[in-house]
Amino acid sequence: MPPPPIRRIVVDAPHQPVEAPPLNGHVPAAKRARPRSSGQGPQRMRTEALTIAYGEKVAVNNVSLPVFQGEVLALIGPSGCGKTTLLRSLNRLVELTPGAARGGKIALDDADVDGIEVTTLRRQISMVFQQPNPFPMSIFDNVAYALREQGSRRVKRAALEAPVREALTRAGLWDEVKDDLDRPALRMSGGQQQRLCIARALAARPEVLLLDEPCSALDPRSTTIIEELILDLREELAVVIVTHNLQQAYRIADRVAFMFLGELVEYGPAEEVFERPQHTRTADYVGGVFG
Ligand SMILES: Nc1ncnc2c1ncn2[C@@H]1O[C@H](COP(=O)(O)OP(=O)(O)OP(=O)(O)O)[C@@H](O)[C@H]1O
Repeated sequence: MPPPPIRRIVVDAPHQPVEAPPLNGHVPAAKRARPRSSGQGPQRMRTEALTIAYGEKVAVNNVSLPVFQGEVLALIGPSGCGKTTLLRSLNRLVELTPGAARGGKIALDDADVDGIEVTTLRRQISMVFQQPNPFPMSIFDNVAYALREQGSRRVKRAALEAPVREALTRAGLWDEVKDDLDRPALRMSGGQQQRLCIARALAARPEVLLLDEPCSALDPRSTTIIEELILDLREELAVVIVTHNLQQAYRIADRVAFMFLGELVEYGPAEEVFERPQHTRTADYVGGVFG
Protein backbone atom coordinates (compact mmCIF):
# COMPACT_ATOMS: atom_id res chain seq x y z
CA MET A 1 0.00 0.00 0.00
CA PRO A 2 1.47 3.42 -0.87
CA PRO A 3 2.21 5.61 2.15
CA PRO A 4 -0.58 8.02 2.98
CA PRO A 5 0.09 11.63 2.02
CA ILE A 6 0.65 14.12 4.81
CA ARG A 7 -2.70 15.75 5.20
CA ARG A 8 -4.32 18.10 7.57
CA ILE A 9 -7.28 17.54 9.76
CA VAL A 10 -9.18 20.57 10.87
CA VAL A 11 -11.94 19.68 13.25
CA ASP A 12 -14.96 21.97 13.54
CA ALA A 13 -15.87 24.25 10.70
CA PRO A 14 -12.68 25.61 9.17
CA HIS A 15 -12.30 29.26 9.90
CA GLN A 16 -10.78 31.80 7.63
CA PRO A 17 -7.04 31.23 7.57
CA VAL A 18 -5.52 33.58 10.06
CA GLU A 19 -2.10 35.03 10.30
CA ALA A 20 -0.31 33.57 13.30
CA PRO A 21 2.00 35.82 15.23
CA PRO A 22 5.54 34.48 15.41
CA LEU A 23 6.09 31.89 18.15
CA ASN A 24 6.61 34.45 20.87
CA GLY A 25 9.23 35.83 18.54
CA HIS A 26 11.69 33.08 19.44
CA VAL A 27 11.62 30.52 16.70
CA PRO A 28 12.81 31.63 13.31
CA ALA A 29 12.65 28.84 10.74
CA ALA A 30 16.44 28.72 10.65
CA LYS A 31 16.43 27.29 14.18
CA ARG A 32 15.04 24.08 12.79
CA ALA A 33 18.13 21.88 12.87
CA ARG A 34 17.11 19.08 10.52
CA PRO A 35 14.73 18.68 7.64
CA ARG A 36 11.31 17.43 8.60
CA SER A 37 10.26 13.94 7.63
CA SER A 38 9.26 13.43 4.03
CA GLY A 39 6.10 11.75 5.27
CA GLN A 40 6.92 8.44 3.61
CA GLY A 41 6.88 6.21 6.67
CA PRO A 42 4.22 3.56 7.26
CA GLN A 43 1.40 4.18 9.72
CA ARG A 44 2.32 2.55 13.04
CA MET A 45 -0.63 3.48 15.20
CA ARG A 46 -3.96 5.16 15.00
CA THR A 47 -6.77 6.12 17.29
CA GLU A 48 -10.31 6.02 16.01
CA ALA A 49 -13.02 8.04 17.74
CA LEU A 50 -11.03 7.72 20.95
CA THR A 51 -12.87 8.99 24.01
CA ILE A 52 -11.54 8.78 27.56
CA ALA A 53 -13.39 9.83 30.67
CA TYR A 54 -12.46 9.93 34.33
CA GLY A 55 -15.85 9.34 35.87
CA GLU A 56 -18.04 12.13 34.50
CA LYS A 57 -15.08 14.15 33.22
CA VAL A 58 -14.43 13.63 29.51
CA ALA A 59 -10.69 14.20 29.06
CA VAL A 60 -10.33 13.11 25.41
CA ASN A 61 -13.31 13.48 23.10
CA ASN A 62 -13.67 11.57 19.85
CA VAL A 63 -10.07 11.86 18.66
CA SER A 64 -8.94 10.09 15.49
CA LEU A 65 -5.23 10.44 14.91
CA PRO A 66 -2.57 8.52 12.97
CA VAL A 67 1.03 8.00 14.13
CA PHE A 68 3.71 7.40 11.50
CA GLN A 69 7.03 5.58 11.61
CA GLY A 70 10.01 7.85 11.01
CA GLU A 71 8.26 10.88 12.46
CA VAL A 72 7.88 12.87 15.62
CA LEU A 73 4.28 13.74 16.45
CA ALA A 74 3.92 16.50 19.04
CA LEU A 75 0.74 16.80 21.08
CA ILE A 76 0.29 20.42 22.10
CA GLY A 77 -2.43 22.44 23.77
CA PRO A 78 -3.24 24.30 26.97
CA SER A 79 -3.04 22.65 30.35
CA GLY A 80 -5.80 20.11 30.95
CA CYS A 81 -6.69 19.65 27.26
CA GLY A 82 -6.06 15.89 27.40
CA LYS A 83 -2.55 15.49 25.94
CA THR A 84 -1.19 13.23 28.67
CA THR A 85 -4.39 11.22 28.82
CA LEU A 86 -4.21 10.61 25.08
CA LEU A 87 -0.52 9.69 25.29
CA ARG A 88 -1.07 7.29 28.20
CA SER A 89 -3.95 5.64 26.40
CA LEU A 90 -1.70 4.52 23.54
CA ASN A 91 -0.04 1.82 25.64
CA ARG A 92 -3.08 1.40 27.88
CA LEU A 93 -1.43 2.97 30.90
CA VAL A 94 -4.48 5.16 31.41
CA GLU A 95 -6.45 2.06 32.39
CA LEU A 96 -4.47 1.97 35.62
CA THR A 97 -6.17 5.20 36.73
CA PRO A 98 -9.20 4.39 38.89
CA GLY A 99 -12.42 5.50 37.23
CA ALA A 100 -10.91 5.83 33.76
CA ALA A 101 -13.07 4.52 30.91
CA ARG A 102 -12.34 4.38 27.22
CA GLY A 103 -14.43 4.35 24.06
CA GLY A 104 -13.24 4.06 20.47
CA LYS A 105 -10.33 2.09 19.12
CA ILE A 106 -6.54 2.15 19.27
CA ALA A 107 -4.55 0.12 16.76
CA LEU A 108 -0.88 -0.80 16.58
CA ASP A 109 0.07 -2.03 13.13
CA ASP A 110 -3.62 -2.58 12.43
CA ALA A 111 -4.03 -4.82 15.50
CA ASP A 112 -6.44 -3.68 18.18
CA VAL A 113 -4.31 -2.95 21.27
CA ASP A 114 -7.00 -4.59 23.42
CA GLY A 115 -6.03 -7.91 21.84
CA ILE A 116 -2.32 -7.57 22.70
CA GLU A 117 -1.11 -8.88 26.05
CA VAL A 118 -0.48 -5.75 28.07
CA THR A 119 3.18 -6.40 29.02
CA THR A 120 3.98 -7.14 25.40
CA LEU A 121 2.12 -4.00 24.35
CA ARG A 122 4.11 -1.83 26.76
CA ARG A 123 7.34 -3.24 25.39
CA GLN A 124 6.23 -2.38 21.86
CA ILE A 125 5.08 1.06 22.98
CA SER A 126 7.58 2.31 25.58
CA MET A 127 7.11 5.43 27.63
CA VAL A 128 9.45 7.98 29.18
CA PHE A 129 8.02 10.28 31.84
CA GLN A 130 8.44 13.91 32.78
CA GLN A 131 10.62 13.22 35.81
CA PRO A 132 13.57 10.92 35.14
CA ASN A 133 12.82 7.75 37.11
CA PRO A 134 15.83 5.43 37.02
CA PHE A 135 15.61 2.42 39.30
CA PRO A 136 17.80 2.49 42.44
CA MET A 137 20.38 0.20 40.91
CA SER A 138 23.44 0.53 38.70
CA ILE A 139 23.49 2.13 35.27
CA PHE A 140 24.09 -1.30 33.74
CA ASP A 141 21.26 -2.95 35.65
CA ASN A 142 18.79 -0.21 34.73
CA VAL A 143 19.18 -1.05 31.06
CA ALA A 144 19.62 -4.79 31.63
CA TYR A 145 16.37 -4.77 33.61
CA ALA A 146 14.32 -4.38 30.46
CA LEU A 147 16.23 -7.23 28.81
CA ARG A 148 15.85 -9.51 31.80
CA GLU A 149 12.13 -8.73 31.86
CA GLN A 150 11.98 -9.99 28.32
CA GLY A 151 12.58 -13.50 29.53
CA SER A 152 16.33 -13.59 29.98
CA ARG A 153 16.34 -13.17 33.77
CA ARG A 154 19.01 -15.79 34.32
CA VAL A 155 21.21 -14.66 31.50
CA LYS A 156 24.75 -13.87 32.63
CA ARG A 157 26.00 -10.30 32.56
CA ALA A 158 28.40 -11.04 29.72
CA ALA A 159 25.49 -11.88 27.44
CA LEU A 160 23.77 -8.61 28.28
CA GLU A 161 26.79 -6.41 27.68
CA ALA A 162 26.28 -6.00 23.95
CA PRO A 163 22.57 -5.06 24.09
CA VAL A 164 23.15 -2.76 27.08
CA ARG A 165 25.93 -1.02 25.19
CA GLU A 166 23.74 -0.72 22.12
CA ALA A 167 20.85 0.85 24.05
CA LEU A 168 23.18 3.28 25.83
CA THR A 169 24.78 4.20 22.50
CA ARG A 170 21.41 4.83 20.88
CA ALA A 171 20.47 7.02 23.84
CA GLY A 172 23.67 9.03 23.36
CA LEU A 173 25.04 8.06 26.77
CA TRP A 174 27.62 5.36 26.14
CA ASP A 175 30.72 7.56 25.93
CA GLU A 176 29.82 9.27 29.21
CA VAL A 177 29.19 6.11 31.22
CA LYS A 178 31.17 3.29 29.61
CA ASP A 179 33.84 3.32 32.34
CA ASP A 180 31.32 3.63 35.13
CA LEU A 181 28.55 1.16 34.40
CA ASP A 182 28.32 -0.05 37.99
CA ARG A 183 27.76 3.44 39.37
CA PRO A 184 24.35 3.98 40.98
CA ALA A 185 22.06 5.55 38.39
CA LEU A 186 20.65 7.94 40.98
CA ARG A 187 24.04 9.67 41.17
CA MET A 188 23.87 10.76 37.53
CA SER A 189 22.82 14.26 36.50
CA GLY A 190 19.14 14.84 35.64
CA GLY A 191 19.88 14.94 31.92
CA GLN A 192 21.90 11.73 32.09
CA GLN A 193 19.16 10.06 34.12
CA GLN A 194 16.61 10.97 31.47
CA ARG A 195 18.83 9.56 28.72
CA LEU A 196 19.24 6.42 30.82
CA CYS A 197 15.45 6.14 31.00
CA ILE A 198 15.36 6.49 27.22
CA ALA A 199 18.05 3.76 26.95
CA ARG A 200 15.98 1.54 29.22
CA ALA A 201 12.93 2.17 27.03
CA LEU A 202 14.94 1.45 23.87
CA ALA A 203 16.38 -1.80 25.24
CA ALA A 204 12.92 -3.33 24.86
CA ARG A 205 13.17 -2.55 21.11
CA PRO A 206 9.87 -0.68 20.94
CA GLU A 207 8.12 0.35 17.74
CA VAL A 208 6.71 3.48 19.31
CA LEU A 209 8.31 5.75 21.91
CA LEU A 210 6.01 7.91 24.03
CA LEU A 211 7.59 10.93 25.71
CA ASP A 212 5.63 12.92 28.28
CA GLU A 213 7.33 16.31 28.59
CA PRO A 214 10.72 14.59 28.78
CA CYS A 215 12.73 17.81 29.04
CA SER A 216 10.61 19.84 31.42
CA ALA A 217 12.86 18.99 34.39
CA LEU A 218 16.10 19.52 32.47
CA ASP A 219 18.51 22.38 31.82
CA PRO A 220 18.86 23.84 28.29
CA ARG A 221 21.98 21.82 27.44
CA SER A 222 20.40 18.51 28.43
CA THR A 223 17.27 19.55 26.55
CA THR A 224 19.29 20.13 23.37
CA ILE A 225 20.97 16.73 23.73
CA ILE A 226 17.62 14.99 24.15
CA GLU A 227 16.07 16.86 21.24
CA GLU A 228 18.97 15.72 19.03
CA LEU A 229 18.49 12.21 20.30
CA ILE A 230 14.77 12.26 19.50
CA LEU A 231 15.57 13.36 15.95
CA ASP A 232 18.04 10.47 15.59
CA LEU A 233 15.61 7.93 17.03
CA ARG A 234 12.79 9.02 14.76
CA GLU A 235 14.56 7.24 11.88
CA GLU A 236 13.73 3.86 13.35
CA LEU A 237 10.67 4.49 15.49
CA ALA A 238 7.49 6.43 15.71
CA VAL A 239 7.84 9.09 18.41
CA VAL A 240 4.92 10.81 20.14
CA ILE A 241 5.83 13.65 22.48
CA VAL A 242 3.71 15.80 24.77
CA THR A 243 5.28 19.20 25.22
CA HIS A 244 4.30 22.58 26.58
CA ASN A 245 7.32 24.04 24.90
CA LEU A 246 6.15 25.33 21.53
CA GLN A 247 9.68 26.13 20.44
CA GLN A 248 10.59 22.54 21.13
CA ALA A 249 7.59 21.25 19.18
CA TYR A 250 8.57 23.51 16.30
CA ARG A 251 12.18 22.32 16.41
CA ILE A 252 11.59 18.58 16.49
CA ALA A 253 8.06 17.69 15.38
CA ASP A 254 7.19 16.51 11.90
CA ARG A 255 3.49 16.71 12.63
CA VAL A 256 1.60 18.49 15.33
CA ALA A 257 -1.78 17.78 16.92
CA PHE A 258 -3.32 20.75 18.72
CA MET A 259 -5.89 19.81 21.36
CA PHE A 260 -8.34 21.99 23.20
CA LEU A 261 -10.78 20.85 25.92
CA GLY A 262 -10.26 17.20 24.98
CA GLU A 263 -10.85 17.70 21.28
CA LEU A 264 -8.42 17.51 18.42
CA VAL A 265 -8.72 20.94 16.87
CA GLU A 266 -6.02 20.80 14.25
CA TYR A 267 -3.49 18.26 12.99
CA GLY A 268 -0.96 18.50 10.23
CA PRO A 269 2.65 19.08 9.23
CA ALA A 270 4.38 21.15 11.91
CA GLU A 271 5.24 24.03 9.62
CA GLU A 272 1.63 24.43 8.54
CA VAL A 273 0.12 24.19 11.99
CA PHE A 274 2.60 26.72 13.37
CA GLU A 275 2.90 29.09 10.43
CA ARG A 276 -0.46 28.79 8.70
CA PRO A 277 -2.96 27.55 11.30
CA GLN A 278 -6.46 27.03 9.95
CA HIS A 279 -8.27 27.44 13.20
CA THR A 280 -8.48 30.57 15.31
CA ARG A 281 -7.85 28.61 18.49
CA THR A 282 -4.67 27.14 17.10
CA ALA A 283 -3.49 30.56 15.98
CA ASP A 284 -4.20 32.01 19.40
CA TYR A 285 -2.33 29.18 21.10
CA VAL A 286 0.75 29.13 18.93
CA GLY A 287 0.76 32.89 19.21
CA GLY A 288 1.09 32.50 22.96
CA VAL A 289 -2.41 33.64 23.93
CA PHE A 290 -3.29 30.40 25.72
CA GLY A 291 -1.17 28.15 27.90
N1 LIG B 1 -6.92 10.88 37.45
C1 LIG B 1 -7.79 11.81 37.05
N2 LIG B 1 -9.01 11.89 37.59
C2 LIG B 1 -9.89 12.83 37.19
N3 LIG B 1 -9.63 13.74 36.22
C3 LIG B 1 -8.42 13.70 35.64
C4 LIG B 1 -7.43 12.74 36.02
N4 LIG B 1 -6.33 12.95 35.26
C5 LIG B 1 -6.62 13.99 34.47
N5 LIG B 1 -7.86 14.43 34.69
C6 LIG B 1 -8.54 15.54 34.01
O1 LIG B 1 -8.59 15.24 32.64
C7 LIG B 1 -8.34 16.40 31.86
C8 LIG B 1 -7.14 16.14 30.95
O2 LIG B 1 -6.00 15.98 31.76
P1 LIG B 1 -4.56 15.71 31.11
O3 LIG B 1 -3.59 15.55 32.22
O4 LIG B 1 -4.67 14.62 30.13
O5 LIG B 1 -4.31 17.07 30.33
P2 LIG B 1 -2.96 17.69 29.78
O6 LIG B 1 -3.30 18.41 28.54
O7 LIG B 1 -1.92 16.65 29.69
O8 LIG B 1 -2.60 18.72 30.94
P3 LIG B 1 -1.17 19.29 31.38
O9 LIG B 1 -0.64 19.98 30.19
O10 LIG B 1 -1.51 20.24 32.50
O11 LIG B 1 -0.34 18.13 31.82
C9 LIG B 1 -8.12 17.53 32.84
O12 LIG B 1 -9.33 18.22 33.01
C10 LIG B 1 -7.74 16.82 34.12
O13 LIG B 1 -8.14 17.57 35.25
